[in-house]
Amino acid sequence: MKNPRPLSGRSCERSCSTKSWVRPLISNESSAEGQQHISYLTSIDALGRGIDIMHNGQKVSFIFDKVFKTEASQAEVFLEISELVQSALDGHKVCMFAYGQTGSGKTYTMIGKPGSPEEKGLIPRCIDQIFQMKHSLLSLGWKYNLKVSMLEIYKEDIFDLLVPKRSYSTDVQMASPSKRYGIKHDQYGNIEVSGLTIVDVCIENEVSNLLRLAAMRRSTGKTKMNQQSSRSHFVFTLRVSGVNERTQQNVEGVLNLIDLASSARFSKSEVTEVQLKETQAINKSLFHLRKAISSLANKEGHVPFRDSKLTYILQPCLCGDSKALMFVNISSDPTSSGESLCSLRFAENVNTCELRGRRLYGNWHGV
Ligand SMILES: Nc1ncnc2c1ncn2[C@@H]1O[C@H](COP(=O)(O)OP(=O)(O)OP(=O)(O)O)[C@@H](O)[C@H]1O
Repeated sequence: MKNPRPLSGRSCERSCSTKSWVRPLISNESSAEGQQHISYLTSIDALGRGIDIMHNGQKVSFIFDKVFKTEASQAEVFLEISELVQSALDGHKVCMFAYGQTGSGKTYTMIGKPGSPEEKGLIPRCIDQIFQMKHSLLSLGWKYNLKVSMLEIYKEDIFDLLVPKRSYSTDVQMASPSKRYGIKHDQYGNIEVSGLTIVDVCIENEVSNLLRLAAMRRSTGKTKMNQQSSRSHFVFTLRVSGVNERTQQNVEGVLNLIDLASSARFSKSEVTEVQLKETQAINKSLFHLRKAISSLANKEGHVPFRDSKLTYILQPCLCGDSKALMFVNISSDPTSSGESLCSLRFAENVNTCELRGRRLYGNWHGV
């Protein structure tokens, strides 16, 4: 019997949400006195959810499900999303992704700071929680099988991050395209990337080691705002199959955790040909993401999921009884106010989305 339902009785009710995290100033940034461009709403109904941003002398207000200030810790942020992790064990398709300009903290949110346990990001914390729940649900008769895959979408090509890279280009560290990967939707509405490595995992350490390898293999480059900028969309997928022989139930859940690449504005003279093509490809795929979200928000009959690999991969998580969370990351550096405003406007659009008649709450980590 295929019967996706809450096992714990406390699964997140919302199907989509938006959260925001403001990253603190870092090394070479400085906030001149009087240049504070971000403030937080303090009215009772917007407390902890509202943010004001000042751009070109105009103040614009936004309200999300949650706004994390600069001093928020990774543990605090994780606490807000842990119910969604439970939803994957309950048999839902869950997707969380980080959106924002370059250097705004997307990778910090999803992966965290290597070597600093307190700054572990959402992906390692999700893994810890899944394994803890797997052990505790054993006493109720549930046995879980977990499978992991990790891919990146770089210039509209899919790369398997669980196979060794073959070469380096001169400008950008990237996995070599050894083969073409096609995307198919299976009979259960899941995504299947043909030929992609899928690994059975039994203990947390196996996943952590794979995650470390994948992070090393991911395409990175240098932008004006980030010495080690991710130049690809990173998709971590955990497939969860649970069987309860006592109650004759089974569940199939999926947890997709995505660190999006960010667009960066370059003038042609500042960048190499490779960087220019890369940025154009990122901008294009983020444009398709915004277009798909906008179609959902406007309740259009046709949502153009097939227009890019990213939206096609995300389709199952943006339909039906799936749950999606968007983190919008913004920087507290006043020189980023224009980019931050664009990101917040997109997040606001996500907040108006409905999935098949249900409200889509975008949980995006970042304002
Ligand atoms: N909340 C935070 N607290 C402390 N440091 C942070 C925070 N968010 C980001 N940082 C730091 O800011 C820098 C840029 O962050 P990160 O690489 O995560 O940005 P990004 O949005 O992924 O950028 P890109 O899109 O260019 O890859 C890193 O040094 C990171 O450690």
